[in-house]
Amino acid sequence: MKCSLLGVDKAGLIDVPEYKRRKAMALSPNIMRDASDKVLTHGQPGEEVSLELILRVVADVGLVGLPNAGKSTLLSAITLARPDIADYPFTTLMPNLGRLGGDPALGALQFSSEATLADLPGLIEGAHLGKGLGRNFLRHLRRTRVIVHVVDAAADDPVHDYKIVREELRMYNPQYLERPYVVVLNKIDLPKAHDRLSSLALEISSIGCEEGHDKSASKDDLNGHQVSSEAEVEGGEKELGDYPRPQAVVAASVLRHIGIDEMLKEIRAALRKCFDHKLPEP
Ligand SMILES: Nc1nc2c(ncn2[C@@H]2O[C@H](COP(=O)(O)OP(=O)(O)OP(=O)(O)O)[C@@H](O)[C@H]2O)c(=O)[nH]1
Ligand SMILES: [Mg+2]
Repeated sequence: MKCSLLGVDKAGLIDVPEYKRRKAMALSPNIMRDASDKVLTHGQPGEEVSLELILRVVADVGLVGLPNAGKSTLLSAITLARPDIADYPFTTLMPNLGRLGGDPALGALQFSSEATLADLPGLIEGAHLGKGLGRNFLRHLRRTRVIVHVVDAAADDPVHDYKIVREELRMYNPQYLERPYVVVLNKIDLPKAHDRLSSLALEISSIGCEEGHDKSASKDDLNGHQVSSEAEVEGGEKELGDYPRPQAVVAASVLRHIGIDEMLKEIRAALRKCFDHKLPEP
């Protein structure tokens, strides 16, 4: 049997010997069939595109708070994550993720109560306008179900600090304030925090309205899947007091491992509450 090698010409068309080319049959402008029944296709010019990919972490729980409140310490206290921790603001520059083990009290079902936590960089007043590390990482809260506010209870004015963070969330995306949340009053090992704990807890737990009073939050909003990007730039008309109160306010020292069990109990309760809502299709 006679056999010849076929090359590829510059146009990308397989180089069919002249005697065969005459018999080549055009099936369409780009496709032809040669005498030996091979289908030849004209190459097309390639395309070039520039893509900007935006990372958005997917976590069940988002940890928020002012710089130095102890968010990363909290993550390292309850998960195997080992984020950088230091006594200066903006130690965390990118979100850290950690996996919270399931509730051992559930026995064989404990794995169904596992959750992923995201420790976000510290927020400061004006973050939604780009101050501090800006608003970029606030998008990571989009897919969270529960928000945990970490407040330094030994700071000069913890209630003011707490309101600043709530306000920043509201200005970025008011839907974030509709989600169940737990406030952790951290650093209670310090005398300054310990002495004012009850009044602080009382004051923070009374900021907000009874759940169910708000008509604008849909179930989809709670799960964070249907929030429009427009919502992220609208501040909304409501004030902090018009959004739901915290699910719980717990005192802890995440550094000294004080109050961890109670804190976990409340975070898990808030997560369970979300799972009661039907998830939208992905
Ligand atoms: N006394 C005391 N110090 C704590 C506690 N939790 C955290 N700290 C300290 O507070 C400082 C800040 O802790 P981080 O966990 O880095 O705080 P952060 O909120 O992640 O800070 P940013 O990443 O800057 O937003 C560190 O020096 C911690 O050791 C606590 O329960 N008690
Ligand atoms: Mg940190």
